[in-house]
Amino acid sequence: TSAANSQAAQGDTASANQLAPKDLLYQYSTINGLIVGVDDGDMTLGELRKYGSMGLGTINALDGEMIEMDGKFYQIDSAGKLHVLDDATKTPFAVVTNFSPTNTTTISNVKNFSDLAAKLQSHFTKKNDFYAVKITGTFNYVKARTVPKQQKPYPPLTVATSHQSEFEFKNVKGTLFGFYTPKFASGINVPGWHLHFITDDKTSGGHVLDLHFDSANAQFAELTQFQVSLPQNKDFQNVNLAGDTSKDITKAESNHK
Ligand SMILES: C[C@H](O)[C@](C)(O)C(=O)O
Ligand SMILES: [Zn+2]
Repeated sequence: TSAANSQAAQGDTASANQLAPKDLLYQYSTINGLIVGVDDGDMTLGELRKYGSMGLGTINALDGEMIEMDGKFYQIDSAGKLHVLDDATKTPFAVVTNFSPTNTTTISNVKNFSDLAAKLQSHFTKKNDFYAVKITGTFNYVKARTVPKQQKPYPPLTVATSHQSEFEFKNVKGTLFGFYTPKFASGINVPGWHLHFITDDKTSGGHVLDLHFDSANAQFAELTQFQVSLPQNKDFQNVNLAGDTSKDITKAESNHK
């Protein structure tokens, strides 16, 4: 009947425009997968966009850093060069959200990464939610890494990152975007803060290792829904992901010098 058809049409329209909930953290695979060297995934960036407009991660073969800004995906390669990624590109690990910030503040006099983490945390009312943050401004100093493309058999992430390129940006205009993961989810995702960086002129960026800045604008979104899409390929399904990887995650994800 025409009523049923129009109902179905409305349904289709709704599903076509259906955006993932704005309080959802969606990730493909787990950080433990990368830690043990599961560096190929089946999720395309075109598919990933359905779950979020902002995010971070890497692309297959751990070929550099990935950041998503307003639905566009970028790679920063091991030479520190930024490229636009096409929708057919696949990722072995990515974390995205339909970023709709609920509060905005100014963060000032940040001395280093852990100082930033403490200052961001002071705005959280809840200890066991996930958060997304977007920090924009001119940063006195940002130190960022980019991982080099790996060859099979893929090594553990700690080995791959031991060959990472590191870049130091001074008085740079850009955006930091990333997530806070509560410790109880360590191993599924990176516990604490995980931030990627992109310069405003879209020429470079990377995974943030350290930084300091006088003042920047921070927008937060509290994420109360958490969805993990588990790769169905044999690489992921055949490895042992049960080990305690907390030391390896710290080694692979944070600044050393
Ligand atoms: C390699 C890249 O920086 C990634 C996946 O975001 C991470 O391991 O931190
Ligand atoms: Zn990263």
